[in-house]
Parts: sequence; C-alpha cells; structure tokens
Amino acid sequence: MGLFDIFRKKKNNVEPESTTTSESLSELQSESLSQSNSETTTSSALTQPVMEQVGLVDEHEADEWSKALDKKSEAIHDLPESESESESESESESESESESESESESEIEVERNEQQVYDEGLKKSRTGFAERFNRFLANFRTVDEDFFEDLEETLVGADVGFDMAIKISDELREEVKLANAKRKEDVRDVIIKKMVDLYEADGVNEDTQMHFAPNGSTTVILFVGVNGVGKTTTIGKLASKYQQAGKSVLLAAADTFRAGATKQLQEWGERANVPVVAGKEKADPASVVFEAVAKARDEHYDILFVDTAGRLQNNVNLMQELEKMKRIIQREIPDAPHEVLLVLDATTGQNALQQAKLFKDSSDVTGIVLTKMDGTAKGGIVFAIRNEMHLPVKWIGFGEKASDLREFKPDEFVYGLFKELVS
Ligand SMILES: Nc1nc2c(ncn2[C@@H]2O[C@H](COP(=O)(O)OP(=O)(O)OP(=O)(O)O)[C@@H](O)[C@H]2O)c(=O)[nH]1
Repeated sequence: MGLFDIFRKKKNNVEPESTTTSESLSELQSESLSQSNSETTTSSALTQPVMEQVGLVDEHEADEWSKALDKKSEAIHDLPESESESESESESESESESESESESESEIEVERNEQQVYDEGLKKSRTGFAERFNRFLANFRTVDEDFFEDLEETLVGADVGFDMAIKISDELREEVKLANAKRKEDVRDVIIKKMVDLYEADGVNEDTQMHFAPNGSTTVILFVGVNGVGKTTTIGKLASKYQQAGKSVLLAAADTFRAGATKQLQEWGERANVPVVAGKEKADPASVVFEAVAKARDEHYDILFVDTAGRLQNNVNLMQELEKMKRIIQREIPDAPHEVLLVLDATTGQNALQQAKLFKDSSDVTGIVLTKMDGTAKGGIVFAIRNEMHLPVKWIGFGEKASDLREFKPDEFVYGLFKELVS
C-alpha cells in the first residue's frame, strides 16, 4: 500500500473526532488485526506498510532500541496479555473475544495518540498549507500555463523547495487526470497525491533508523548545527527518552564557546538524571570530547551524546574543529561516531536547506533532526530535505518539552500536514 493510500485510509477511518462510535471502532479493529498478522514489532499498524516499502523492517539491530523507546505502547500491549495469562482455560469464548477487542482498541489508542501529537505539532503548517492552497485554488479557472506558474509559486512559498516545485509541476503537465479535472477539489486531490507520491518515491532507499554500536559497546552520537537550532534541547530530550528506556546515557558538553551552553546541558542532565562531562569555559572542545569518550568506553555507557558549538557555515575553523572531534572519537572507538545528526530549525525554511548542504559537504552527516516544527507555517521543508538532500529526517521536534521529540514517521507527517486538504 502506498503512502497516499494510507493517507486516504486514515482520512476515511481514523479521524479522531469521527471514530467514536462502536461501529467505526470495530471496522478499525478488524483492519488493525488483519494487518498485525504480518506485523513484526512496530507500535503502529498503519506505519508498517511504509516501513516495509522503505526496507526498514528487516533492520533488526535497531529494532530493539526502537522497541525500548516506545514504552507507553509496550505497556498498553502488555496489559491484555498478562491478563490472559492469568485466566483459566475454561473461560468462555465471549470473554476472550471481548478481551481481544479491548486489546485492539488499545492498539488503536496508541496509534491515535501518536497521530495526535503529529496533528497538534503540525497545526500551524497544516493551516498555512491549506491557506496557500485555497488561495491558489480560488484563482483556478482552467489548467493552463498560468495555472502551473501559480502552482509553482504556491509550492515554493510553502517551502517544498524550487526543485521539488518544478518536478511536481512538470509531472502534473503529463497527467491526463489533471487536464480533465473540472472541480477545484479534483485539482487539489491530484496535486496532493502527486506530492505524496514523489515524496514516497524519493525516500525508497532512505535509512531512517538510528544506528547503534554492535554487541552492547558504547554508541557515540555527535550533534552538529548552527547556533540556536536546538542541539542542546534535542540532546536533553533524547537523554530522557533513552534513560527512561533503560539505557545508560552520558552527555558531553563540547560547546565551550557559548557562555551558558554547558549549564544548559547540565540542567537537562539533571532533569534526565544522566551525568555530563564538561570542561572549563573556553576550554578546547576536543579535550572535553576526549574525556567523555574515554569515560563512556571505560565505564561501559550505552550511549554518549556529544553537544557541539553552533558553527557558522562560513567559518572554516569551526568546521575543522568538528573534524578534529571526530578524529578523537575514532581514535578511542574506531567505528564511532555511529551517527552524526544535523539539527535544523524548520522555521528557517530554505536557509535550513542551505545549512544542510554545507554540513553534508563538510561532515559525514547521517541524519537530520528537524526542530521547531510546531513554530512553522511551512511544513514543506520536509519535502525539500528529502528531495534535494537525500538525508533522512530521523527525529522531529514539536515543542520545548522532553516528550515533544518524536521519531520521524512519514505517514503520520503526511497525514498531519494534508488531512484537511484532501476530500
Ligand atoms: N518551539 C520549539 N522550540 C524548540 C524546539 N527545540 C528547541 N527549541 C528551543 O530553541 C531554543 C534554542 O535551543 P538550543 O537547544 O539552545 O539550541 P542550540 O542549537 O543548542 O544553540 P547553541 O548552543 O547556541 O548552538 C531554545 O529556546 C529551545 O527551547 C522545538 O522543537 N520547538
């Protein structure tokens, strides 16, 4: 099933406000149950087909970590099972039927909760997108050259990126369906479907999994990005998540440039109950990294998160320093860093894309954390990143609280962004 089909299915069946009747719930249960037969471990039944398509479900190594993270989901999944264990064999069929019903109701609840986080976090973008599209459609008379020009302008304005806008408009020129579309709603549906299809096609070989060190040795994750994008906050959020999932976490405050950066990380460390290795103000960041890596390795920490200074893309010295940090990490743990996550602020739009290009060229970025998604009215940046950068978005930030960081899930994202735009 394609991403757009998943979208449609959700639109018709899983709208939170409209699925409170027992009738619609039981429809969902049977869907959810039939999908879960082929399911492995994902907490989201509707996410599975997308994961299969992008080749994620075979990645068992990272699966264990992902499972540990989704504690809430596990707790809900566990409950009916342990209840059924304690039941005697002579229990009536109707009792076990109602139990399996309540189990799938719980599964649906988990699915909806995750979707709700996306829905809330994407509210601004969804409204912004809808406004742009409705303005564009209000001018719709016929599918001619002006129509395509307006469409490109609308898409660029929504931050999907120039390349993606041209690609969408070029492909739509070939669409017989669009040429025959008379109603505004049909035109809108064809455009959104094209966007979702192109987005999905661009992501076929994308690796959105987090990578960890093999055999329980220390995983090192380096965070890079310009000033103020949310590196320290993201590290704090991830430290909480993994700590709560039972992993031992260590933080390295290698941002020794900005006064207050170390203190900020230490505060997150206290909140998450994880230690922080810090140096003196203006100390050589590499020395902090060295000390932290040695400690993490010798004391067998599961994960070390390294916070780095906000580096300016035109500052060669700072880029060189990042390289130096990597060399030091590699000297102590040869296969590290296991991830270099570039943090980008979604509210900066195309500027974020420029940053991504520069960082990708000068450091081995393995994935993106897109922060402040709650604060932008132009969610299209996600399309531009995939289309132009071919870098996977691994995490998405919807706010300042620890629980506002989520694993990036394309189907939840697409649905949260477009759900009011497709009939
Ligand atoms: N609304 C919102 N704010 C966020 C999010 N992530 C981070 N922030 C805020 O962004 C601001 C900057 O975050 P920091 O974590 O200090 O950024 P940084 O990249 O470490 O900055 P430097 O240390 O200067 O390089 C803080 O006020 C955070 O609370 C998010 O997902 N949503």
